[in-house]
Amino acid sequence: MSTPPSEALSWRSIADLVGNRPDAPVAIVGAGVNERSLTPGRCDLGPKAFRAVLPRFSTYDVETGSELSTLVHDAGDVAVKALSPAAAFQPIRDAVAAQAKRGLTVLIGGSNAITRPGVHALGLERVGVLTLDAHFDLRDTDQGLTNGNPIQALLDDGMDGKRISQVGLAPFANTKRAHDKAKAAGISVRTARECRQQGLAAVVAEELARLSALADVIYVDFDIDVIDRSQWPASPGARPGGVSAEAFFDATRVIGAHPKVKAVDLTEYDPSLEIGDLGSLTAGRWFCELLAGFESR
Ligand SMILES: N=CN[C@@H](CCC(=O)O)C(=O)O
Repeated sequence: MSTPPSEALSWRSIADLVGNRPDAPVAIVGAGVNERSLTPGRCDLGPKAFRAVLPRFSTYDVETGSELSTLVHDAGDVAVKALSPAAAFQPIRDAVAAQAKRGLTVLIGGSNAITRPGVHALGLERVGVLTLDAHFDLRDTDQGLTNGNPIQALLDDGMDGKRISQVGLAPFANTKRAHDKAKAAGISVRTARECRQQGLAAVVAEELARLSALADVIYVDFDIDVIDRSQWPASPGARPGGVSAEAFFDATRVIGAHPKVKAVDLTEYDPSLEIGDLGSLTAGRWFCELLAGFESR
């Protein structure tokens, strides 16, 4: 019987699951779109910071007694440096579509502008979209694509608003015009207060059930500025009064477990706003929760 390796100075980490693994059921794709963000920043650094933190997570969940073993193919980064959201659309859509055989594709941004191409990769006619986001992202598109209008752009593309659920919307961080647009389009709107009172995981489960009845597959946009700014300083749009990191992790596990969730993204992570590794450790834990949910399918 072979002796297991010593854990004195290292451990089996989430990074050990990730690599060039063509047959893995899960893939990650980096897409550091950064141009034309309403608040200029460095979301382009997100994919690199995300990968760098993975060795700090063991594969063991002490709360459930489960050991993660799902292998993850790292498909690398899409070359979007200095590209506008409009120019980055096709390469990102194609990179996500190229992973169609996987059970789950994880797009690591990058600004929220990556959500539109990610959704298109699953097929606009058959997809449902769930956003965890403090913002509607329904800003007008007359000045071109930005990180503030991917949902408006999807409506412009012809997506049926009834197949969109938006969870975690923050007061005084959106306009009446955007709210009216959401209502007119038939989008299901759930505020941050509802999420705190009912539990984010419960709200997300309700919305997944709703979308599931309307769509063949589901795309989830984790705009991480939905988390309260005291726990998540690493997005320009994060505000006090958001959801807790703990609730975000619980909801992520529910999403990872849903059989119709085929692709997700992590957006608005700007490592240049990092305080004490809080951002990278939150993003890394998010990925652990996603894998834990996926393994329970
Ligand atoms: N997805 C983010 N939307 C925010 C913009 C955040 C920023 O760059 O300041 C919004 O529309 O307000």
